[in-house]
Amino acid sequence: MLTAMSTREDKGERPVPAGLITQAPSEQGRMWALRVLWRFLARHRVRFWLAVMALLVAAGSVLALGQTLRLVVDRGFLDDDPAQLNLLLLVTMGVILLLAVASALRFYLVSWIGERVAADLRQAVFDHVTRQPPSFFELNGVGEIQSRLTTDTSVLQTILGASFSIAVRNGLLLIGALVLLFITSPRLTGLVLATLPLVLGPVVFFGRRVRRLSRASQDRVADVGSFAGETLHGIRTVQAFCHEAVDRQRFRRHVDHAFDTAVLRVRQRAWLVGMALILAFSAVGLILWQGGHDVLAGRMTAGELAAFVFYAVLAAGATGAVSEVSGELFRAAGATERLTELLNSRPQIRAPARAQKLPRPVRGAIRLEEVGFAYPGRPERPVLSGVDLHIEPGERVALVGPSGAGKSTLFALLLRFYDPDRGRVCLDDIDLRELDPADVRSAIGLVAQETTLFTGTAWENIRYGREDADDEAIVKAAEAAHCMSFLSALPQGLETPLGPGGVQLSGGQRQRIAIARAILRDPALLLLDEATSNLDAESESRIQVALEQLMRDRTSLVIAHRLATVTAADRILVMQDGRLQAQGTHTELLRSSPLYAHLAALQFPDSRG
Ligand SMILES: Nc1ncnc2c1ncn2[C@@H]1O[C@H](COP(=O)(O)OP(=O)(O)OP(=O)(O)O)[C@@H](O)[C@H]1O
Repeated sequence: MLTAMSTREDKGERPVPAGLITQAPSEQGRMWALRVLWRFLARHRVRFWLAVMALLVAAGSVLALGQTLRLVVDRGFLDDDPAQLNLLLLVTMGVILLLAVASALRFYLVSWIGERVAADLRQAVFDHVTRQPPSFFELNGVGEIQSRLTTDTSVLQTILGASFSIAVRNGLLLIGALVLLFITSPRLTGLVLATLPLVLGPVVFFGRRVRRLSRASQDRVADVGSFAGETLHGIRTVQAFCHEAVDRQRFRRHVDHAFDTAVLRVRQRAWLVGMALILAFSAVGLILWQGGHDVLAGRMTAGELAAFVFYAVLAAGATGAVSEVSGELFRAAGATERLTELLNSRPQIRAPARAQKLPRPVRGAIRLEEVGFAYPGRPERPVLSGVDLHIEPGERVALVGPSGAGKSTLFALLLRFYDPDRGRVCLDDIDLRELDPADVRSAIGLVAQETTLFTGTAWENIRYGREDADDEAIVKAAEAAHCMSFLSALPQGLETPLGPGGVQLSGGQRQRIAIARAILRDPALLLLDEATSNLDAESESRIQVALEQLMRDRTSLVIAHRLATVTAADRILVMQDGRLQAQGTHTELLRSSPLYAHLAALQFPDSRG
């Protein structure tokens, strides 16, 4: 569940940024969790009810065994009737056969539902989180989200596929056994019922504790996963700084913390199981003692006592089993709660109810009016303030400024990864907030400084720019981005797998793939963050040619690190501390803006004059 800002503010605590999923269980969260779980179960209604039927038949046949036992004792043994005995034993065998078939069917159906619901949940959570804006991942941590997606769904998978069925089966047996106990001997049953609160009390008490600790335990396991993920992801940095020992130590602390929390949970569960068993079997002992006296006094038959003991043991066993798995069920509740928190988080950036459509073809006119923005993670620190900007369709604009000036942030706002806190960002005179983010992004081509490639072939990675592109268009884009020189040298050309994250390519090659993607996309607006370090002189000049081609006939906004880009731009914007300091051409700015002259001298040493 998302925590509303106001509730925390009322208590005078630091406000929780919108988009942050909670780390603590709540009553409301539990209700949501159950509702969501039911929604997923209801999708497989037919199998669910079949499983319930199989469960009923299986439980019914176990209960029927008690009756056949009574008849075997009273009619077969005590009446001394071999024919009856044969018949009754045959009936018993029939009941056992029914029990076996129904149990097998129940096992299959329940396990199927467990696996399916876990798979559906995984898919739903993944679908949902991919709709979240970047701020969601910054606030919650990718590791945490990943852990919920994998670990918590696995917990649910095992529990729904096993423990849940154990609980329901034994619950049914318990009810059935109690009813039959009552029919067999109301007096003795009164005694059983009197002892029941004694058994259920501790179960509820320890169950609550187990649930709370289960949730804490899962959170700690998520921390372990998150830390490991981050360390392994940055393994080169870790090893280059000889940081392994420190990280191992930190990992151990996370693991130990998770272990300690798990032990607390296990301890409570041990109490839960022990108490339930002692209490349940003491009750059976009490009944045997009382029942034995009843048979001796002629108040009940031996068959009835046999059946009664059978049901009493069944009831005690069922109570034990329910209490044993109830801890597991509470774990499932914890896991579902963590998953529903993800599923219920509303994306901060989404299409309005009645989104406008960008008129096609998109012209690529950009307008920023008095834009102010701070990142959700650091709301107190403005990153852009009072930015006013008009860019004409087809204009080529270079963006320069010291590190941290807000250049990439401007790109993030244009891509509508975030909404501005003040002012408006418009594309073709429509406020981005009135558009579907997907509509906006489909008109934009992004070439980021750090290229992200995905596991797959060069072919697949270029197609990423436009999934419906045909083969010819892909080859053309690869040629235009000067990728063919290195791609054709690979063993299988474009079909060569590039390794996870495209590790088998150099930084410059990766960037050319990114340019090919953007060429293939053929966007109305190009956002280009020039790489500074990835290129040697030759690839730089090749890329320059590729970029020239890419920027033709479209609005382009380039975070410039190269003199060639700056001089070729129609206009240069100089940014500092989140403000637009100056704008003009290279020569104009060298004269008018001391900041630009300073930057130019540092970044483009050959630019003087
Ligand atoms: N996700 C974030 N959360 C909080 N603050 C951020 C985030 N991303 C960037 N910032 C802050 O916003 C400011 C502007 O960052 P931005 O990346 O836009 O700068 P930049 O001009 O592109 O710098 P560079 O040239 O070094 O890439 C920086 O001070 C940075 O610390």
